[in-house]
Amino acid sequence: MSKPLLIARDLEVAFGGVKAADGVNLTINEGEFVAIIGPNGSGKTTFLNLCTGYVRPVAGEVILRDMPITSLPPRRIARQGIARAFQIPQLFTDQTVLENVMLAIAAHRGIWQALNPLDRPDYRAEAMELLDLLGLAEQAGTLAGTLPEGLRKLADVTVAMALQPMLLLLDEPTSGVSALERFQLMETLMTAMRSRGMTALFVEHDMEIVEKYADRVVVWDSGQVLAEGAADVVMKDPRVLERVVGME
Ligand SMILES: Nc1ncnc2c1ncn2[C@@H]1O[C@H](COP(=O)(O)OP(=O)(O)OP(=O)(O)O)[C@@H](O)[C@H]1O
Repeated sequence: MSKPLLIARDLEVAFGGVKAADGVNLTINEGEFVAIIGPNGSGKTTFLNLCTGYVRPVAGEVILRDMPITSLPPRRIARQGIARAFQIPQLFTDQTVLENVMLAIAAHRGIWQALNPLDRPDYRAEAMELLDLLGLAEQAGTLAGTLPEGLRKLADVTVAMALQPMLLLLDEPTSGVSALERFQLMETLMTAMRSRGMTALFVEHDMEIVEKYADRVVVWDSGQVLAEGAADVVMKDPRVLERVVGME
């Protein structure tokens, strides 16, 4: 059995009278691809925000590989090994895809050398290797702002992967992408993440995608984990069927 990578314990947070996390307990194991599903407003994004330091819980804790990260600022949490794509636009739209990845590599290294990071052949080689992995080598010279949605998402993931995270959080990886491209996008993402030994947690509304790609599904409802387990088991749970009706 693989080791726990992220442990959330008894997390609580409220906005006004709404409990967006109401005693959340969840463990993500190393190497897992875990999907979070649930109705709109059930607290899925809040959980990602709690894991990345953008929201502070009033109770409970988040532990990343034995290290409590609950009170750390987002930047420190990112350095500890959690990266996130999509919810927060990460791409500099007026720079090329390659430049975006090279800048992420430089940011991760945290050392501002005399040489401009965009002139560094080692960063360039590392960035091109990642772009190759995500099938974006041909777009290396394209301005990030001009990419179509599916490729923009892949570029966003490439930037997140340049930070060499242990855990990658993806907020609706296939939203805004055509039905035809969704599976292709997921195949590319999964292959790339696996080859780098990453663990991933993704919020997703498309149940076909969830069933095909998630090792485990966690169902959120009213700020709580309603059910978790293998997709085919969870999707037969009457409470889940009731709550999932009406989801996209
Ligand atoms: N920063 C905030 N300020 C006020 N209320 C918030 C804030 N963030 C979330 N909420 C509220 O907390 C609840 C949970 O929101 P959250 O965005 O986490 O749900 P979600 O499951 O991600 O929804 P969706 O599927 O629509 O993205 C909602 O009632 C939302 O309005």
